Amino acid sequence: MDVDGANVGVGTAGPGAQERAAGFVSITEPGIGPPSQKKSRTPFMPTPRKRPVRPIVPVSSPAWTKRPEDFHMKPLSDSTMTNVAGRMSPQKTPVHTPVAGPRVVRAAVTPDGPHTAARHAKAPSMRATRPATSLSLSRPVPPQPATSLAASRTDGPVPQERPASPALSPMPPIRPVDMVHPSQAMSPARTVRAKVTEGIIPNRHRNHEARATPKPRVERRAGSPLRRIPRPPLPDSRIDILSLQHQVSDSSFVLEQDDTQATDAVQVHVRLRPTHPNEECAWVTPSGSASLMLDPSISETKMQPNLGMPFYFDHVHTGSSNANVYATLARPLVHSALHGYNALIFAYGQTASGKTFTLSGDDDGREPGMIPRAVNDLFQGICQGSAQREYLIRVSYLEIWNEIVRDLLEPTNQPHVRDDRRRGANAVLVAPLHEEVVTSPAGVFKLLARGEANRHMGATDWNERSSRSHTCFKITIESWDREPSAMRPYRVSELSLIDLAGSERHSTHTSQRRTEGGNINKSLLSLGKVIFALSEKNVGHVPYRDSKLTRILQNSLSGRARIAVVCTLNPSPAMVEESLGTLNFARRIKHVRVRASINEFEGDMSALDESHALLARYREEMGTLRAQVARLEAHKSRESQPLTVEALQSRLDELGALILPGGQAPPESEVSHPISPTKQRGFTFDDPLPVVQEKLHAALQKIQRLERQLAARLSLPMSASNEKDERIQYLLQRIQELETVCEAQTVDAPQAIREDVELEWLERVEAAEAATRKREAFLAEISAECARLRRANEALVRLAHAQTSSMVTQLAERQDAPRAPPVLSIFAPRLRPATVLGTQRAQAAPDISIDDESSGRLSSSDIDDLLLDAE
Ligand SMILES: Nc1ncnc2c1ncn2[C@@H]1O[C@H](COP(=O)(O)OP(=O)(O)OP(=O)(O)O)[C@@H](O)[C@H]1O
Repeated sequence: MDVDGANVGVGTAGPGAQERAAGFVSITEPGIGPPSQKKSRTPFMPTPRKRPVRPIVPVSSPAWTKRPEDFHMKPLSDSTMTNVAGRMSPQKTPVHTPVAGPRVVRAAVTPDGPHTAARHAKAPSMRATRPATSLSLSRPVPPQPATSLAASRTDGPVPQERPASPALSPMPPIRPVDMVHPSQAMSPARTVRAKVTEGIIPNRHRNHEARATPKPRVERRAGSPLRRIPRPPLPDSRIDILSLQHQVSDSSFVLEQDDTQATDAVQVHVRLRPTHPNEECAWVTPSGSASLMLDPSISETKMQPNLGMPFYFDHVHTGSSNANVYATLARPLVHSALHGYNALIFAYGQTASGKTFTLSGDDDGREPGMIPRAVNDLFQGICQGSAQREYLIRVSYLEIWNEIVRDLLEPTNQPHVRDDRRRGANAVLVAPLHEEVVTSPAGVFKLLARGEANRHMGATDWNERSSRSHTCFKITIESWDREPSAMRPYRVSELSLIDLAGSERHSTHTSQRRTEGGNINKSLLSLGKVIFALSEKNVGHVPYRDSKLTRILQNSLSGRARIAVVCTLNPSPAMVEESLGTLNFARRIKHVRVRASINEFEGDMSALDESHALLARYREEMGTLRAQVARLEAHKSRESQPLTVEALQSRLDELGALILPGGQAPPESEVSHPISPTKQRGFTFDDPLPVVQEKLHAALQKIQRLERQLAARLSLPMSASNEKDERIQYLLQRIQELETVCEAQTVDAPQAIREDVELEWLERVEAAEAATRKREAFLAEISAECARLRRANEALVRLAHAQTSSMVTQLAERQDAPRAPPVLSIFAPRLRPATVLGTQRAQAAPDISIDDESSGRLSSSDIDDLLLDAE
């Protein structure tokens, strides 16, 4: 599109009329080389228009540049976009009269951004599109052209690095927030003028309208004359739980029965961030995947000895796949954690070198990092583990920002680091810290997302989303035998995953960023000192107390945890100094000695503080609750009981749900597909090639052995084989026949069978009822007789007592006392000696009993008489 008299043409390769109509964005081709840095900073002052032009539609995409040497498009960062928008000063921009017809965006951009367009415009031969700064003049219309731009961005050439920043400038996602909206960019006066011109409001109302139109919010940056268009905040968290779950659910974790393979030596891997198109790489990997060295062309220019020598580590990664890094570095530590060892995994490196990418993954969840993979494997491990064990998993998430420890799951907490003498000499404790019990990977991802939303991130010169704090995501695993016994071993282990903030050389950003950068550098320096002290042959004083970071790492670095470190490098030649610093750190930490052991306690839980034996405490509480429920149910008459039982039962269920039984498949919702047989046999495609080859070799050997065994087996003679087949045939036929008979019986005769059975059972029931009745009558008779006898017995005892006492009285009064009356003499042999005092001379009465008149025992009628007498 020509802009008459505007003198802002900046390129010669603008799109033709057809492209314009289709709404393509023109990428300008500078006719001269890139302007100097100084000149490029000159604010762009568009020349006033001379005659109306068509309105211009805003673009909902980042700005694009095109280098003379490669003609690639490159997205600018959000901050650049903001600057671009900020340069659209209303005072300097003419108003365009709207004209009907297709609205086309013309984003004219030069290698240094749109503001250099003015400089290029001075070349009279170059006339092309209006620079992007004029976008603010357009009326808001649906941004159709942006669609084609977005499409061209994904299909087109890979974006390149921003020349202004030596670090990687990641491609900002296409978001509607990048759209330059006129109402945001124009002053009220200009907005009103535009409306008057367009006939939306009459001229006489313009003053009133101007007062009513709100002013755009303008944010001024220190030292910058540019205005900034406010943009909606970034989404709370960059974790998309669903896609993350989907990506990591295809885990190929196979739990080893023991942990003998794992080593105590610190595992150090180096990861070189892949270069972008047209970005140079300062490093080469000369032999295999365990070493890297500075490119000879670069090392020669440096005046330092030994710079051309290779660095050797446990592994050097160069690609973008997190799966490989995870499988070789972190997975063994997840194993260790499941077997009761403390484990520490952390990423160290300068800013924008890929630490967060390695630990958390990329923004769109296509490359999940170590944390989500470890979480998934942990739960897989529990499912594959022994059915004898039960587990309790809890997580915490904290950050150290400006030397302040913050609880990311409960930001109102104010945690402090303090010594924990109960757990040993170098043990530290962070409290109060929110810990949450989790039962599934999805639960952990939700907590991660919650923590991410509270985390300090910010844009710096080097990284769009730079971690401004060190974060520590800790998973605590408690387990013991499910069967209660006095000496069941109790294991508590911690898996800590730490994303350190990156070291920064300098920052041109706000004072807050500078303070953050200073604190980050300081704490990384103390970490370096601690590692240096620990790597010395004779470990002396270790300055753990120099920073919060080293204090928090004290537990693990003092030798009680298995450690794996991934040191990330920025491949840029401009960052060689920082990369060398990182490699020196990597070399140093390799010499740190670790003596990790399984954290196991037997029987006596007092060695563990309360926060460390949650599983035991929960089980204890469940035992108490069960006893209470049983007691309440035994006393059903209480009125409040149903409610109480319900409350206790719900607490019981709640606690029970938190404890994970080992060796059980995860709930349906958690599994997207069953584990493939290859995975079950230990073949994982995440494994590095040598490991897969080794496993394959072992499997081939096993196959050969089995084949040999098969060949050596005695084969049956032909006749025997025939006989066997015939026998099988016969049996199959028989089975079939029997099945047919059974089917016929169940189908044809159900009614008859039912009647017979009913009749038979009716008779049996009647007989049983009659017997019961008879027994009940007999029982009633017996109990009536018993009652009668009891009464008679009581009467007799009373009578005997009365007679005895009268006899004793008479004896005391007279020597010739009369003999005992007949009743007493009858019962005398049955009375206790005290009762028959003075009756020794009486004739011994014969043994009497009920219904035995011949034997002289007391008959039924005697008893009745006796009872009458007594009454
Ligand atoms: N191996 C890799 N493959 C592809 N892209 C990568 C890789 N490593 C890093 N990146 C990209 O580089 C950019 C910076 O990475 P990241 O944010 O992880 O750096 P960082 O070291 O955590 O930085 P900071 O310390 O500032 O937080 C991101 O956009 C990320 O997607």
